[in-house]
Amino acid sequence: MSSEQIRYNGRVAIVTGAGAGLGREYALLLAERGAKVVVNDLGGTNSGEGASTRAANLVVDEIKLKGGIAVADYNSVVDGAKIVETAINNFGRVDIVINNAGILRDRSILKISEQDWDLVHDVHLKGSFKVTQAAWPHMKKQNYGRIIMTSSNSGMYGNFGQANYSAAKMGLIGLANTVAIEGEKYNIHCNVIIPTAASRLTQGVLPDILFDELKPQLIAPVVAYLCHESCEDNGSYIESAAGWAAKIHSVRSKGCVLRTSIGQDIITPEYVKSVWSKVTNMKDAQHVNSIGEASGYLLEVMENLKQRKIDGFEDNFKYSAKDLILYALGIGATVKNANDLKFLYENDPDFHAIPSFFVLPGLLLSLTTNLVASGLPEGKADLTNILHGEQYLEICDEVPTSGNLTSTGQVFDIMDKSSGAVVVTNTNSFDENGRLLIKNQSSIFVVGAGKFGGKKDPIDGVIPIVPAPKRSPDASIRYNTSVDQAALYRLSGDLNPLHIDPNFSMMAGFKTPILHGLCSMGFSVRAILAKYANNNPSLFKCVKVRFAAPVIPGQTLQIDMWKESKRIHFVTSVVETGKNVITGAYVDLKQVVAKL
Ligand SMILES: CCCCCCC[C@@H](O)CC(=O)SCCNC(=O)CCNC(=O)[C@H](O)C(C)(C)COP(=O)(O)OP(=O)(O)OC[C@H]1O[C@@H](n2cnc3c(N)ncnc32)[C@H](O)[C@@H]1OP(=O)(O)O
Repeated sequence: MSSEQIRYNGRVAIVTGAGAGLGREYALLLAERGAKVVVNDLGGTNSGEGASTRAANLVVDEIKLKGGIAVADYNSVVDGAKIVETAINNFGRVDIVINNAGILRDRSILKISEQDWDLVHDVHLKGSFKVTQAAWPHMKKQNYGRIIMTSSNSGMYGNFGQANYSAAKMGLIGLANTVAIEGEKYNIHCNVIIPTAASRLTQGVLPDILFDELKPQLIAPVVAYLCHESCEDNGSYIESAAGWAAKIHSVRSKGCVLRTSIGQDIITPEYVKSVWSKVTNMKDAQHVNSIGEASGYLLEVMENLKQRKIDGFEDNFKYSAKDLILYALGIGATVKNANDLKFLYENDPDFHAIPSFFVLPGLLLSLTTNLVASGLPEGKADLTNILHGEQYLEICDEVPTSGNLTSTGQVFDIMDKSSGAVVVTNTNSFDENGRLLIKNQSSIFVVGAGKFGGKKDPIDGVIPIVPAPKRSPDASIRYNTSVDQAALYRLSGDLNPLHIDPNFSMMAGFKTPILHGLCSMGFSVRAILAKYANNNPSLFKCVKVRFAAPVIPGQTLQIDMWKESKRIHFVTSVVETGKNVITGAYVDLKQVVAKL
């Protein structure tokens, strides 16, 4: 406990409405501790009628009787300059202003007359402004001032029958906010007290048991401290009652970005409705300290929109030779083909990953985090309604045969396709030196999540599918998949039960488990490398596919290919049904090595 007594020697304080209740307690306490006090009170009724010198005089007498120094002032706070004049004429300065005067004219909204409104605003809001403004030049000149505005829980939370009073009391918080900012450089502090006290304003409003404990003298020390030179608060709202005090501040929810790029300038009310629970979710709400901070965050939102970053996710992806081999087996590489040994045997002098292996860091990031769901209006997605729609993979730099990659992912676009929502995610994977090695873009089709009022078309940067040329294919390769294909492929990391669990696949609307889309894509990439790159994975640049229909493990895949310079277009179909399962697809090679 500090041993130094808090004193106000040499300080001059104005307390408005000091004839009774809280104002009287403030005046008595400050005077007792050495301040010279202007005891202002118009002496009217609690609804603002009449005037009398009695109330102020009684308090001044009480102060003088205890050896303090005080002078009475009977002006209305609306004549703030006159009150300040009283201080200057009698004591030569003004250091403290406690704007405390108030009246009530309670009526429900329909019955409030304009006079009820104006009078309440005049006394509370305009009065506080007038006294503060008149004191300002003196405080500024002496480079010191302490101002208190009196607000109320009726303003903070509303109170039936007090619309005029609530509005004025909230107005005082706004007034204090700006006075605090303008006064900062002159050492003029302005804080808000939100008292609940037994006074003539609250008698009859509060229950008796509470009323009896709400002694104004229990709040006075809190206000006195706020008025002391040692108090560093400026712009604080302090609530106090019944021997308790607390700071209040407003918070803002994390909010929700309503568009996916800076170029999108149409937002529908339907979309707003669909994301309303995100807009109003207060879980990660934060206090905003200033208008600068408030708009600073908006700038951050703009910057993220420019870079098309909505929410960021991060994950590590550690892999070894064993993972490359398991993946290669999962997409049909076989020792029966001598050319495949370099994908299956770690001691092969040319041991390599099949490049499509590197879809895994992006995919696993999506599977292990909330990435896809975070893009959806409802913020929810579960594996029973998720299908892999499209995939783009680009190898940006040489990728080693083992490593520990860091992947960062963001939702890049969201489309409303009516039958479903398409969430497009971008994932970049970096090595331990921060070198960007891999880019993935996945479009996830969330069946049944459409019709949320979102846009239909993709933004720039969503990599489009490209239809195959109209002519007959330049080459075709067939691969059998095994009935255990999904059971084997899933060991590479995508453990989605859709691919193995008959009950689960039924729930998702499939008669039997379906093959991973990326497994069919892996088969297709193998075919193109075999046909156009002499099985040399280093020639691979990128692949883009659309998964147009599901494949059942055990079906035969036919990959039809068209060579257009270094781009190999392809369509993959199921031989048994004749159905196209991968469409609009291509692989870009650094160089084509093929004899046609
Ligand atoms: C949370 C973690 C993330 C998980 C990642 C993935 C994990 C994996 O385990 C999951 C998988 O591997 S699932 C297996 C692979 N995928 C598939 O089998 C899906 C096959 N595709 C389909 O069934 C339909 O195309 C279907 C159902 C997708 C769409 O068919 P329809 O509803 O009939 O749509 P349609 O009427 O043809 O077209 C409507 C609009 O949607 C666009 N579109 C169609 N297919 C798309 C697709 N595959 N991807 C993206 N967009 C697609 C159409 O262009 C059309 O758009 P518009 O109206 O603007 O023209």
